Amino acid sequence: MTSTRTGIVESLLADMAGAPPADLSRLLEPSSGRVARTPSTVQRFTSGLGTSAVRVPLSEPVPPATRDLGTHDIPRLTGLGTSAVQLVAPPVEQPSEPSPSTDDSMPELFCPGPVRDDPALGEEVNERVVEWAGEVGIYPGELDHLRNCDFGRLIMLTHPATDDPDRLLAATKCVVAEWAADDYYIDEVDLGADPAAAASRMSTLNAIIDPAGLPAEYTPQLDEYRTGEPIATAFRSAMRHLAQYCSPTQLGRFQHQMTLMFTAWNHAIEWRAEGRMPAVWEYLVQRNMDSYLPPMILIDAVAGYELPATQFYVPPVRRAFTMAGLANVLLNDLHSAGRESDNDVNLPRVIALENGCAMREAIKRTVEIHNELMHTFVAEAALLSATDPTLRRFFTDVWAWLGGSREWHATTRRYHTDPADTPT
Ligand SMILES: CC(C)=CCC/C(C)=C(\C)COP(=O)(O)OP(=O)(O)O
Repeated sequence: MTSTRTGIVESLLADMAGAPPADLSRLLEPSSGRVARTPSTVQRFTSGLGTSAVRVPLSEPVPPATRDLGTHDIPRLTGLGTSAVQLVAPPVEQPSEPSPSTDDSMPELFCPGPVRDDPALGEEVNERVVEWAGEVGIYPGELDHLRNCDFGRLIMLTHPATDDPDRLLAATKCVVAEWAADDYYIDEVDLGADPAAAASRMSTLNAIIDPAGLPAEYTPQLDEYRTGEPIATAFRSAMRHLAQYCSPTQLGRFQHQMTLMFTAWNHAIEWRAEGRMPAVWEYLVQRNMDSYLPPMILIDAVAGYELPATQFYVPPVRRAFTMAGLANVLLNDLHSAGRESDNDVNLPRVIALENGCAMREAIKRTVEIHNELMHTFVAEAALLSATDPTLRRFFTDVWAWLGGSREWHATTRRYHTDPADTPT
């Protein structure tokens, strides 16, 4: 790691000058129930710096030259005019943009800032989650470090739809349990992470997150594991709290997403075991499942409503949501590129190896990839939002989550060890 690299990454996240608005609903048409025929609000929004990649999808016939994602129909969406809706990817070619290879400037991050920043609320949730961590026994001897990570602030920033500290706490407990699994099973050898034990640890933990019903003779052993392994105890406790605010379907989604994340963690462990770096596309496939979706999947539950499964699982909705989760975890990768060693696997590092380029160039390409995903998310979310008010609310809340996460990444002491390094 070099201080130059850290400086590039920190200013990328902190520089909000060209950031798009934090409130997605400001960018969308008034809820007419129809997809805009003219590229009005989204186009205004997309006229800022670095936004020329966005093409506003129309409900009119798709020109043959336009790259087509398969023109997904949106079955089961019941909003007005949905039968005409097709999703069209932004064209790949950007004739008006300088080619990436000839322009040395660093693009700005296409990501909003937070909708709400209430430090007192964040601190209250953070203090309560640190107390809870002590009770369930995670981060033993590391509670000050946990406090400094400020996960309560992350959840306060990412869920502006509620200021109920208990709802925020339920989501914070989940994210802290996830990070504990990541730190203690995967990343931190000093804390006991062991590649040889990781797969069995994750699948056993999964039996707590999505409770396994074992034959009677073996149930006590599973119970013993649940009460004796602090991370398992933490998940059990967190999910009981979460269940107060979730429908069974919302809880089921969370369980599914956790299993996907564990699958992806096994994928990454294989790279370490084999000492190989993946190709860029393989890395992105893995990160697609190891994305920010486990915390993001609670967005509607924390806010107090439910995007019904008949909408949540419609492929274009899942696609847009998943793309947002992938884009946002690349912010985490940018931090990793700034602070982790050159042996760690993150997108800039994978790009640098595959393209044979310097780290600065690889960071730039990572920003471009992040921005492309975000532009596509906005274009597709705009279209989908026009079909249904609940989808519109959901995507507005997703956009707010992305902005809150950016702010947390730019300021948390998890990634800025000395407060003096934290950008103000
Ligand atoms: C742990 C968690 C909240 C999962 C969702 C997103 C995710 C997989 C991470 C943020 C973990 O990525 P990484 O291991 O690179 O995170 P750290 O840099 O160690 O915080």
